[in-house]
Amino acid sequence: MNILDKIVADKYKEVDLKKSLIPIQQLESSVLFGRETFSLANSLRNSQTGIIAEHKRRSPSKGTINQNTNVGQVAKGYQKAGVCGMSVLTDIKYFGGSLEDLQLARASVDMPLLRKEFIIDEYQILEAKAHGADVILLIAAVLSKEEIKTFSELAKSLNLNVLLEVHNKEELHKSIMPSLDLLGVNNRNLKTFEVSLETSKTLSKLIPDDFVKVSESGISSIEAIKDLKPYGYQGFLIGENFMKTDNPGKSALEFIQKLK
Ligand SMILES: O=P(O)(O)OC[C@@H](O)[C@@H](O)c1c[nH]c2ccccc12
Repeated sequence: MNILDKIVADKYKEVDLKKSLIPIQQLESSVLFGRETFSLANSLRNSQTGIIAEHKRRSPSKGTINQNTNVGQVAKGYQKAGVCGMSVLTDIKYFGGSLEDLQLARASVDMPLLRKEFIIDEYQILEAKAHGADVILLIAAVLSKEEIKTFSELAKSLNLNVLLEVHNKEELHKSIMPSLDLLGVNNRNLKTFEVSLETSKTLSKLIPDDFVKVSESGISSIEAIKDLKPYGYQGFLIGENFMKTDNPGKSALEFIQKLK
């Protein structure tokens, strides 16, 4: 079994347990559930830099990245740096994140927040809204076309943006549908962890212009962004490059200043 299959198998169990502990009505009655959301797609369309900065403590491919983070402070630092939005990992087992991280980020900043999660059930979309998310991630590699449709339509009905992530042509072809806002190309193969920015370049011409294009993973230099922009990318998702430093917000600020 590859790592992605393992993560997803664990996720099904986790969601089953959560459903039995916290009923949907409870999520829907949370204070945050009724809040007005921010649009990441709009924020990226209006930006010169397009940086989405991530909070990530560890990952299956890199091990520990940063154990001493205060997610509220990181969020404030990212906002001050001028990022377009923040991605918050909420998977506990493989990435050391939580829904509490998302909620703490929400309490600290007014900018679009993405729930970075392996979503395999509608329940997780309600959870995302109830904990302050503005955007959900859907990973084409682990979902059927029907699931992508149902999940994205539910998200839209809750005023959440949808970022659909692909890694190859087949995933892209099965996913293109009007209920998506942003199309992300993951430069990292989640099954083998291989990273190549070429993935973004090759797939860019197959993505229709009505979606905001986001290049994800393995971006660690200004040159990489300058290289990807001509391919139509308006968003750049950066995690490790900021998180591996003592002050992710400061790293993001310096990065964005150089980019301008
Ligand atoms: O740390 P990086 O290489 O800058 O990557 C960030 C982000 O793209 C990556 O964390 C990611 C992209 N898609 C995912 C899906 C699940 C978990 C994590 C991810």
